[in-house]
Amino acid sequence: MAEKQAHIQLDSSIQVQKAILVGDPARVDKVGAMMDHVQPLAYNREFKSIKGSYRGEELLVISTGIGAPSAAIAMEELHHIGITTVIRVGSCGSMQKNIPLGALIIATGTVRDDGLGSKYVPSIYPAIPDPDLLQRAKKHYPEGYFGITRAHDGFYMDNNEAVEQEWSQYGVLGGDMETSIIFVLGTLRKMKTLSILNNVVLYRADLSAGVNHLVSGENTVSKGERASIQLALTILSEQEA
Ligand SMILES: O=P(O)(O)O[C@H]1O[C@H](CO)[C@@H](O)[C@H]1O
Ligand SMILES: O=c1cc[nH]c(=O)[nH]1
Repeated sequence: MAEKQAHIQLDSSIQVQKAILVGDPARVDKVGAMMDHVQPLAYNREFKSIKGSYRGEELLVISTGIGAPSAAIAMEELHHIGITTVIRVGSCGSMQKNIPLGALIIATGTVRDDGLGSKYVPSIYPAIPDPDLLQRAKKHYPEGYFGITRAHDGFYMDNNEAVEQEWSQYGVLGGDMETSIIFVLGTLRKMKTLSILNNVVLYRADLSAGVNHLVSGENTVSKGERASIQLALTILSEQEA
């Protein structure tokens, strides 16, 4: 029998090629609640996983925890066990005034403001999703906000407001902490990737309050979370995705 991967504690016997990646382990069960035939697989450190089906398609759902280092561990170990397509279903803070709470921001490319990615490839290497998955997202969710996002490492940095203001001026739509490394590793490891982000913080509003709304299941952001999960399930269960 194949050896289990050290962190995710899964091996290739799961026989699944497509995965939904979430940051928060609690979101794994929210995805599971929208699937059929759900089986728990593993829960080691921040990596909680289940397997289930959606419209007949077998899918893995796994949490990555917060930030690029743990998301990279998940990506590398998923690559080792044969995962070829990954959609991140995450939360983010908006960096444009017109984007409401619960809106979905879908990254067409990401500013690589994480530290780890530059240890893999030069910082001028692009972080981009798979064009086919992106096109499918546009087809199924035309009301989404499609554009550049920014991934960062420091949730509580003293200069966050100034830094976000600068990137906002350049047209960046929103920020999270994992999309850049997922895109870069997707390209390096030949995995298809997409990132769908539910907006939990209005631009220039209190960051912690926004994330607390998501944790407490407050209405608008919870609806956005469900919409993000639904979109990922729809794309992954389509033929050829
Ligand atoms: O809700 P998730 O998917 O964890 O995403 C966002 O939320 C966390 C910060 O609160 C970071 O992981 C960020 O990327
Ligand atoms: O503003 C935000 C909200 C959630 N996650 C982030 O990384 N930033």
